[in-house]
Amino acid sequence: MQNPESISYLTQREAAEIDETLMGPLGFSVDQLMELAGLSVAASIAEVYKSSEYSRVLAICGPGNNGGDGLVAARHLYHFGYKPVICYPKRTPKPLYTGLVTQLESLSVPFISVEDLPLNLLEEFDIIVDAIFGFSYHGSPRPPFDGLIQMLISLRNYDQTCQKSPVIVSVDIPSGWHVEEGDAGGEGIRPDMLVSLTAPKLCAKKFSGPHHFLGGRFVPPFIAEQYKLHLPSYPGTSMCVRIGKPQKIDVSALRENYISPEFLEEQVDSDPIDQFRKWFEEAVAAGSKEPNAMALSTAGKNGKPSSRMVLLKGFDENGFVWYTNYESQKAHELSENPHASLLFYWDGLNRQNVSDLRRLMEEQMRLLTAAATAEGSRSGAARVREKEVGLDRGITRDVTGPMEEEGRDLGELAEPRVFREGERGKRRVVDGRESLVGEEIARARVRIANGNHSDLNRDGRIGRPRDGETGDGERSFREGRCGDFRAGGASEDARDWRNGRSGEEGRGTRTVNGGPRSRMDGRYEGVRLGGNTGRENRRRWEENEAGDSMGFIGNYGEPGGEELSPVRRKQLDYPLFSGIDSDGWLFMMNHFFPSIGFRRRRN
Ligand SMILES: NC(=O)C1=CN([C@@H]2O[C@H](COP(=O)(O)OP(=O)(O)OC[C@H]3O[C@@H](n4cnc5c(N)ncnc54)[C@H](OP(=O)(O)O)[C@@H]3O)[C@@H](O)[C@H]2O)[C@@H](O)CC1
Ligand SMILES: [K+]
Repeated sequence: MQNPESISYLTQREAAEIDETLMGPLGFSVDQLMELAGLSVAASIAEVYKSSEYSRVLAICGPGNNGGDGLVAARHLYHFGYKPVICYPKRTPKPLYTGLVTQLESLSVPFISVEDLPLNLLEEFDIIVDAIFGFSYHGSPRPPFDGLIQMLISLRNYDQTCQKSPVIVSVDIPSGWHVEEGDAGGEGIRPDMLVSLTAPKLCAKKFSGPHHFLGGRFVPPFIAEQYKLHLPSYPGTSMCVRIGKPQKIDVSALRENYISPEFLEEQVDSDPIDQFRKWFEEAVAAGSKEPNAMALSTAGKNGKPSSRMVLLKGFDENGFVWYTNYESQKAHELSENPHASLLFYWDGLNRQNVSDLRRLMEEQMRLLTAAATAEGSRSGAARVREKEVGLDRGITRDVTGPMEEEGRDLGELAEPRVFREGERGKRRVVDGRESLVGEEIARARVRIANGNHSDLNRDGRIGRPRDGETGDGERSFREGRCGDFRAGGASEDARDWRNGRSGEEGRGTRTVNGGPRSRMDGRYEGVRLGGNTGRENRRRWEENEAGDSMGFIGNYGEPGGEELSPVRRKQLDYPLFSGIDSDGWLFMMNHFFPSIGFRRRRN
């Protein structure tokens, strides 16, 4: 996004000169530039008008290079998944153009004469690419282009009658507009998108449609310097860049039209796990990003739901497996209320899958803790969990001690299952679009996953922060419940954890000696406190003796407490937690996304 005021606009003469310089002394060929120009037109279109909704494209191509750009753009659009049709009434008999035509014909892209254009363009096309005239246009349009331009002009009348009309995308210049003066009489076409090529021409200043892009990413510094061009920089490897402000987004209007194959109740596998397996495999095959990412919803005894994105680590007929740690919010809530829900969202497939779960209680939790601390754990995952669980030896000894006495091999616990499905009957498989099965669950979940159902306004407030709060995570901190606090095994607080007194409302505040207060301030990504071992620990910590794994040290917290200085960031690349230490207080961020809640500063 760039301020249009600061961007250079070319006169007709400058545009022609640049063209000549590029193709003369700078060694470009017209084919090359046209290919890049057409590609950037197609890329701009694809950026704004998704092929799922705007697939039917009519490209109207004029007699010059602008028309050539249109032919190239149509070919790229075809490869992007659109269905182009070409109207190219005045063909240029040069090899470049005949080649472009042959390429399109080989893709079975239809060519249509002016006479055969459908009378009702509104119903036939979603996008019209105006590639009739570019910067060499002059005078007034001659047939048959006069009629074609009139046809485009008439489309805007339909706009006024609120009928859906195709969007018009103009290549370089809105055809019929004066290259410098623009639509002087105010009666020309009114494109929805303009893709300026190389640099915008003066007429583009008069463009008032919602989408102005720049394409033609080939301007060498020599040209930019000679013409004192101020052009927006292209992001990353993109072939196009937006000029000016993006359209104001009406969030409530954001909605995809789901077009999915029919999915009926009788098609659902009688075994929900088998159904899940099928869908999961399809999600993987479809290239879904992180198909094993799932929202895990739990609620503690206070009944307040909380959701986190977690990763599925396995599943079989016994249920679904994921990893958490002994003192996570999830673990606390599940210990208070065994009901949980999983939600997978597979975009692309228009599918989601929800499951109601009950966890297997204590035993699994204990195994996890034991496994994670077992000497000689065999898997890397277990080693990670060793950190997740922390080195709270006071707790783990309680578990591993008796197991060792029984002669059980702790190494066997390296791949513990944390929670398991308990009540198969409660799982439901639903289609993201229709939710024919398990309807009552689907309704609740679909709203959250798709965010576009009409009840959202009513129910979408679940989990949304109250006024003045920046996110779920932060609110939880305010309640002293979120975040994972670790106590040294010998500490008073560790005893509290063991005795089950932790996790109560407000408990966190006391436990971490003011840590949550820092987070309530919204100023820190994490807090690590010397805590229970007092001054000595703090001193060591400040001097980096006791590990330096934390990103920031917050306000020490207690009234009159001191502000500690930041320590080195060492382990922040760990996605799941910010720090860990062998003998002090630890705070870990719960997961990667929830951290949004408290990364943001609050004013
Ligand atoms: N770096 C660059 O510069 C790049 C430029 N590129 C592209 O090239 C475009 C400029 O192409 P261009 O010069 O071929 O001219 P363009 O506007 O397509 O049309 C000329 C034709 O229209 C005709 N015509 C004119 N007026 C008319 C009228 N009133 N009524 C009827 N016909 C009329 C004229 O006929 P004539 O009047 O000469 O008889 C001639 O046949 C530029 O806008 C961009 O899209 C990119 O491909 C690559 C990078
Ligand atoms: K044009």
